[in-house]
Amino acid sequence: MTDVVLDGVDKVYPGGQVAVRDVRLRINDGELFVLLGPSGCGKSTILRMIAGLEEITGGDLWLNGTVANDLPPRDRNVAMVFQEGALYPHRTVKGNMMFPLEVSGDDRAEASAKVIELARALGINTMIDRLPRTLSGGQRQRAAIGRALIREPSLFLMDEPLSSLDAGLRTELRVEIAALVRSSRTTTVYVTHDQVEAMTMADRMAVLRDGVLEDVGTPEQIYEDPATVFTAAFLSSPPINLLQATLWAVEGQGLMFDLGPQRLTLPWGDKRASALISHHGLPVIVGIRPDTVIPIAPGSPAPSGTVLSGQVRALEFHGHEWLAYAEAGIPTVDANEVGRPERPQVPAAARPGLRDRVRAMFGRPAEEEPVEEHAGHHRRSDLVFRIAPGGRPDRGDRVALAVDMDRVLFFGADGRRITPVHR
Ligand SMILES: Nc1ncnc2c1ncn2[C@@H]1O[C@H](COP(=O)(O)OP(=O)(O)OP(=O)(O)O)[C@@H](O)[C@H]1O
Repeated sequence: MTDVVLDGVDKVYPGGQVAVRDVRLRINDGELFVLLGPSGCGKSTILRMIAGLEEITGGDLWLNGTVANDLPPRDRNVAMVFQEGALYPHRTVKGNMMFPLEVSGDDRAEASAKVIELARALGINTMIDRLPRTLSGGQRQRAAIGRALIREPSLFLMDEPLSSLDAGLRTELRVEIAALVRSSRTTTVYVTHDQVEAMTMADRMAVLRDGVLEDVGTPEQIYEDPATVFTAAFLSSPPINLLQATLWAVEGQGLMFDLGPQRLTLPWGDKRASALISHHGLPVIVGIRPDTVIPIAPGSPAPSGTVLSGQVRALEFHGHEWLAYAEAGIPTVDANEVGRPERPQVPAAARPGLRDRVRAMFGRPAEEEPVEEHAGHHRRSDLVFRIAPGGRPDRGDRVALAVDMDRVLFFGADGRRITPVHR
């Protein structure tokens, strides 16, 4: 059992590639902690630094209250499982799982009993005499997990262990892995780019982008109360609507979000008003998840300032629900671009500078300028919403959409939440 603290950890690779910047994290004893982020955000680098496989170029790593930057990997009592859990091909499943115990000179009979017990927990007890090549991908991964866990490490590190498996197996195995590591009370750091895996498995999780921590919290905290636009968008499926607005405090009315051709209003009595007022006259981003907008029957009453309208452009069937895309004439924001330092590898001529992009992003489009071509990078301008059962509109229909203002998220132009984030 162990706790892990990253105190301002940086990683700059020898070629100058900055992979991790000033990461501050505490992973508690016995916790199943997930590092989530898109490809290249530095997840594996962090995991490898914790394992001692990668040098830490700045800051400190603490393991169980001791600085461990220079502790050799063998002295960290860490076990690691990779995407393709490498097994010894000429050893059976049992032979593979026995190996770490043989190396440490454990009693053979006791080791064998332990292997059989763990194999049972992993659902591979009927195949322990088989060679890895005769197993399916999922079975091989179970065996690799068994081999890693058999010597009861203090810290269990998993780098996308399910990513090579098909969707059904991934679902099955993630439930089992979560149950297994929880019952063993082994502190586990689990890397994935899959938001569903992260949300369903984690006790707590961190979202990373470009080597920087965007958010840390329980899955529920991060979903309901995201710290940044990037986090809100990364965890939203179907995608969150991110609308560009200018915020105006209007006497007698409240806080008015000017969305170009449309408006939303929050009354002064709303508990978020005192934080939002600091952005009077400034560009803001209004985040509306598809399940917080509900189509309303034409002519039905709705409180003013809480309704958007649009014309349905496309309908999508997702099995358990229908989604609709409506053209609403509202400029939208690409979460990947907001709050991101300029990426040097992209030729300057190919994209506008950060200031130009921010200005373009929040400048009101000229009347004749089509919104989707605005600012030089892709910008969808459709409002995405869920369709309530029974009331499906047709393509081309005009729809009025009631917005549940209590669940709308407000971000500044830098992508950070304006209202306080609770952790
Ligand atoms: N050995 C290396 N030398 C130089 N740069 C590296 C090295 N390993 C990784 N990087 C770079 O560091 C950054 C972070 O890589 P890392 O593998 O940690 O990301 P990741 O989030 O785990 O991505 P993925 O999900 O694709 O594995 C990337 O830009 C990557 O190209």
